[in-house]
Amino acid sequence: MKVVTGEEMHQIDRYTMESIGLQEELLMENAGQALFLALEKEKSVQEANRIAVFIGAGNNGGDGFVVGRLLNEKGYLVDVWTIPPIDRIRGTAKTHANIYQRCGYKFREYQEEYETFYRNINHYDVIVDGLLGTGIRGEVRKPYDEVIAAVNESKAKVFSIDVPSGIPSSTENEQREVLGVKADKTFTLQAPKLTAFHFPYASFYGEQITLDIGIPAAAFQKMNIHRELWDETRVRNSLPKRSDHAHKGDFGRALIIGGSRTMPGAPILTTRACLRAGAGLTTLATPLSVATAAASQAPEAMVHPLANEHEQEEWMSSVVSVLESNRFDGIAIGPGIGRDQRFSIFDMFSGFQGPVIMDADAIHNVAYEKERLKEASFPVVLTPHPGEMAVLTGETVENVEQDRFHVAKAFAMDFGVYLVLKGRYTIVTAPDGKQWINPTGNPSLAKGGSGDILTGAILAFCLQHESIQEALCNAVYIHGYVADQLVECGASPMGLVASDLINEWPYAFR
Ligand SMILES: NC(=O)C1=CN([C@@H]2O[C@H](COP(=O)(O)OP(=O)(O)OC[C@H]3O[C@@H](n4cnc5c(N)ncnc54)[C@H](O)[C@@H]3O)[C@@H](O)[C@H]2O)[C@H](O)CC1
Ligand SMILES: [K+]
Repeated sequence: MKVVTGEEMHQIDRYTMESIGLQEELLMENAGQALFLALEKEKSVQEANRIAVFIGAGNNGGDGFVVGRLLNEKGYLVDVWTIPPIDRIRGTAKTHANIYQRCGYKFREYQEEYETFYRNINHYDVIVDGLLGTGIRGEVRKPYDEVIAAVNESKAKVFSIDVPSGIPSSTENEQREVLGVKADKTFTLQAPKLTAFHFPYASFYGEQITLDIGIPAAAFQKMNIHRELWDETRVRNSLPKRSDHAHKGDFGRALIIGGSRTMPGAPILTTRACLRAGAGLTTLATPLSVATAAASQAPEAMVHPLANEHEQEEWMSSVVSVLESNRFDGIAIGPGIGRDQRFSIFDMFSGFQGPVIMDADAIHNVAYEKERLKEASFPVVLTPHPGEMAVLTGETVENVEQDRFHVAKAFAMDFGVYLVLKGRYTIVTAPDGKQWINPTGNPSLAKGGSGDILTGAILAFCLQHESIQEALCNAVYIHGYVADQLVECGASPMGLVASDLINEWPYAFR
């Protein structure tokens, strides 16, 4: 499913109308019909004594008129309020306002009955928010600001049409105070909007449901949008199946390099996750101080002791000798190495051709020689959290967070790497700039160790998938999905620890 900005959606609408010939009146009717069917399934709507539909000046309000008409037709008690005077409503929204009236239904004007509006707002069980959609520009103006504040204070269940009113639909906004409807649920029309996956905006959306309003796939193809949601269907269609006569050699030889005296657990978690995620043979190369613990905690793995991490030259040559005396199909480097030492990944791995996943402290190291990413002999996957992304780009964490999609895309394209920018909605970016958004995960993942597990899963998946992009998207998806399953089965996000994810992993996508 493509994820669009408001501007992209407007272009798609325009193409649908002008080049395909599906008219806006029809799209608005489709939108209203789909919204009505979705609303009717809601318990709060079924049980509501009184429903309100709030309507703004644009087409988002036009959708509201169609919903208002259909709710009236089915006998719901509905108050339809227009925030601007009715003569300010124009175009297609006006057409549907006329249809609404010709069907014999009444609406009230906010400015005429200001006091009644504020008296009534606490008596509504459900509010349908058709105030502002993707056409919003700049800060929310009067009187929408007051109306939005009142909606947020009311006790009603709030269902937003397309976007929570006030929330922009692109991330390229000047930093401003965010004023928007806090929806319980947002029914997005045809395609999810970008800000639904970008904080602080994402928290206004509530639960997100996408409704088909009949915009043809051809209109999306025309626009060449390279930003998609990676959903469960995509995972099911791209997860490799194991044949009955499979052999461990079919699933790759994985090497994990990490660990130090103060961080012995990180590479062990990565190793265990790599095993759970299906790598054929997994080897951990780690300083001697960690190797003994690793052998007992990940008995399925092979362990190669490295030199002490504080003796940098020896440490690097011990890594090189592990590589020279064994064959590996992919490498993950970084978990638990520590920041004290400086090493060159490109010197150590020169000539290697399998995928190399660089995580955690390896990212801090590669930041010093990032130009060399451009000439790497192997495909590179970087898995930064926003702090590590800031180290890579030399920006502040705030700048990264303000524009995650652009920052990730620019870096992946400039340096020719795969980038997994972690966060509540992790973004996978390919070297050609295409992006996939991951919907799974919850706050239990905001904990030490969860990144180490993701790295292990990514490495294992890279060895089993044809495409690195699919491997990354599936590993990220399942990592979050497993955490979601644990919470759904009663675990508290506070109480879960990273190794719980490893234990639950085999039960996901059996
Ligand atoms: N996706 C589709 O194919 C369809 C979407 N539909 C709906 O149409 C809206 C977008 O409609 P548009 O008319 O472009 O804009 P809005 O309704 O969001 O609002 C524009 C309206 O608001 C005024 N305005 C702009 N900025 C502000 C502000 N900061 N403060 C106050 N008022 C503002 C502006 O003057 C306009 O009057 C989309 O979201 C869908 O809901 C179609 O119905 C069907 C096809
Ligand atoms: K809205």
